[in-house]
Formats: sequence, structure tokens, C-alpha cells
Amino acid sequence: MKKLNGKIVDEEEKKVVETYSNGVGLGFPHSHQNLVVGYALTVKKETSFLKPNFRGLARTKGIKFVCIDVNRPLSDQGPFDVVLHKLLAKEWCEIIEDYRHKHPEVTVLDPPDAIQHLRNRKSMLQDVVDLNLSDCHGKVGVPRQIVVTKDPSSIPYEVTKAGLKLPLVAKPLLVDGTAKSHKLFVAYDQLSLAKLEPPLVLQEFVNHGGIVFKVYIVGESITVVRRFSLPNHGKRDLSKVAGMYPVPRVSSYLSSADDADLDPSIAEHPPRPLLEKLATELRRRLGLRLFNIDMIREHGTRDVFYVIDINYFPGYGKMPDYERVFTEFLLSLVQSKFKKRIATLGSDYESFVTFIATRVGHLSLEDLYGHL
Ligand SMILES: Nc1ncnc2c1ncn2[C@@H]1O[C@H](COP(=O)(O)OP(=O)(O)OP(=O)(O)O)[C@@H](O)[C@H]1O
Ligand SMILES: O=P(O)(O)O[C@H]1[C@H](OP(=O)(O)O)[C@@H](OP(=O)(O)O)[C@@H](O)[C@@H](O)[C@@H]1OP(=O)(O)O
Ligand SMILES: [Mg+2]
Ligand SMILES: [Mg+2]
Repeated sequence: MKKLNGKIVDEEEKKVVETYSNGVGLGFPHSHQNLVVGYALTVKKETSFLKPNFRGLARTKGIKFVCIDVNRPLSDQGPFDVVLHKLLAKEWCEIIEDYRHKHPEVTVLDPPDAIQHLRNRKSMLQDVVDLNLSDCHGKVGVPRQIVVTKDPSSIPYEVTKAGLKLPLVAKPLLVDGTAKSHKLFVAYDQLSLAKLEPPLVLQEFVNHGGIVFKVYIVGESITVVRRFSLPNHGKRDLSKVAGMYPVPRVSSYLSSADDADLDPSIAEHPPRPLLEKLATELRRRLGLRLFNIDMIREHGTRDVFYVIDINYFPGYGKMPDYERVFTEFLLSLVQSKFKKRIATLGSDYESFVTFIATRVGHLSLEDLYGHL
């Protein structure tokens, strides 16, 4: 640790600051704006997301991250331009909701009730169902599933009634950030289903060639990575297999499947127009800007996809180039805020400011707007 500009910084962060301050790297113009981003994250998330490289790059663009003290009133802290948060406590949701209403000038990422929608594995997929994306360079649906809230002994009956085909993936209904909420099982026979612990969703297993596409959304940006997933089950194996098997967390591992030597018909990314449409619609319907979509391609097809999971503020630290993507995203939030301010002043004023800005090369639009 060393001191830089009066602040203690990590050696690695300092190196990044120096590199980008010398004009090497990103290629976006130097900015003099100061953007204060307050964050309320678990220590685990802070470590995996706010890595020195990212902090350093953001700093060169005038972005400062400030840790929110959840034990002190939020309005006494800051002032913030943006608040990033992923904490689960109910009290926190109330605090942040109240803060949003009292401070409409602050961009809160994202609204707590919209995040809450993703905390239930049924409601998280409902918007994909409603979207009915069937003719956009491919088809996107969700696997057939039922929700079981009580009486595990009734599960075999419910499964038969709904006509679900084995094997089934059993997932805890609520995703509450605990390790337990990520404990999944694949059930191969009706009897073992009765041993499961509700509340849960039972979802048909879809053969997909062992690859899952993680589609990361950061505002308008979409990044797709491939990860290893569960292998296909064969029809012949099915008659021999019984019981319930825990799902290993293979797809959470850092090792990406992007460089693996894969069958192109399995590895080919979902078509870009399909992803654009899906992301745009989900962003709007969910009212979220930071999430990821786990998608699989039905084995043997080219364009039939299933969304199996949507996560709020996922592990962006594992996303390639996330430092640049996030920095640009945070800067774009300020720009759109300025544009909104100008719009409220009327179109003549907007043309005037644009005219001045384009002629005063060394001043950025933000510098000018800052005086409004
Ligand atoms: N319906 C399905 N058919 C086939 N495989 C599935 C299905 N659902 C889940 N899987 C496999 O199980 C893994 C975990 O499932 P899922 O993503 O729903 O769980 P999660 O605990 O929410 O994971 P995350 O860590 O992404 O939040 C998937 O990445 C995929 O490999
Ligand atoms: O860090 P968090 O606690 O938010 O954990 C999230 C984890 O991110 P991490 O990689 O930073 O651990 C994510 O991994 P990726 O799929 O994006 O790889 C994913 O598993 C989320 O579902 C987890 O959120 P949760 O569902 O538990 O709330
Ligand atoms: Mg997942
Ligand atoms: Mg998940």
C-alpha cells in the first residue's frame, strides 16, 4: 500500500491509474467530471467486483467508489451520483426504497422491488414466458416447470398431473443468496422426488450438449461467455438410472469454455439479433440494468433456446473486459442525466449548448452543462 494524491492505494491500482493517465489504453477522452458511486455490497462481492484494475481505470475517468456504511443513515452519507447495491436484508430494501424517493437525483442500481422479482425462480422466468419470443432468428422459451410449496409426498402426483418428463432439475424456489438456495438436484425417478424439500421448482432437464451461455447485461451492453454445464442424458441411460444427484456448480467456475475445442453446433453463440431483442425486452420488463441470463440451446437444434436462470448483479468480475464496460456504463449514466436536464430546458437551448460545445474543443458537454 502507498499514498497517492493523499490517498492510500493498492500498488496494482496505482499502476493502472498511471497507465491510463498517460493516455494509453481505452481511448476515450479525458474527463474532468467527478462521479461518486456509493456501494453497498457483501465483502465477497466487493472483492470479486471492485478489483484494483477496475477501481484504477474508473479513477482515471473521475469515478470514485465510496463504501456505504449500512449502520448510518444513507442521507447523511455521500452525496452520491450513483448507488450500487446487492444486499438481502429486508431492512436494507426499505432503506434504499425510501432513499430513492427522497433523492430522485441519484441513480439507484437497481430498484429493490425489481430485484426482488428475481429472488423467486418462478417469477424470474415469467417475463421470458410473456415475451413469447418465437420468431426472431430463433426461439426462446423456458423449460416446463411446476412449483411445489408443501407436502413433498404429493410431488410424484403433481409431476404426473402436469405431464413433466423425467429427469427433472429440482431448484429451491427462493434465491436468497445462501449456498442452500444454489443446491440443485437432478431427479431421475418419481419416488426420489418425494424426498425433496419444498418450496421448490421442478424443471424439465433439457439436453444441451454440456454448454451454458452466460449473457451478461450492463445497461445497453451485452457480453456472452460459454461455461461448462451438465452433460446430456441418453434415453437408454434413463431406464437404468434412479435416484437423485446433486448438481455440481460447474457453471460457476472461473474456467470458461470459450477456449475449449467444442462441437461448433453446440458452441455457436445464440444469434446476436435474438440476444438484442431478449436483452432489450427483459431490461424494460424487469426494470433492471444489471443482470445476467443463463441460456441453453436444445441439443440437436440450431435455434431453440431456453432461459434457465436470471441473476441480479452476477459475478461481473468473471466477465471479460468488465472494467471497461462498467466504466463506460457509469459514465453514460451521467451523460443521460445531463441530456434529460437539457431536454427539460427546451430544444432551442439544446441546440445552443450543442453549438457552443462543438466549437469549444477543450470543453466537454458535461463541463458546460455543469454550469446550468
Ligand atoms: N432445466 C435445465 N436443464 C438442464 N440443465 C440445467 C437446467 N437447469 C439448470 N441446469 C444446469 O444447472 C446449473 C445451475 O442451474 P441454475 O443456473 O438454475 O442455478 P443457480 O443456482 O441459480 O446458478 P447461478 O450460480 O447461475 O445463480 C446450470 O448452469 C445448468 O448447468
Ligand atoms: O457474489 P454473489 O453473492 O452476488 O453471487 C452471485 C455469483 O457471483 P460471484 O461470481 O460474484 O460469486 C453469480 O455467479 P455467475 O453465475 O455470474 O458466475 C451467480 O452465481 C449469482 O447467482 C450469485 O448471486 P446470488 O444468486 O447468490 O445472489
Ligand atoms: Mg445459473
Ligand atoms: Mg441463479
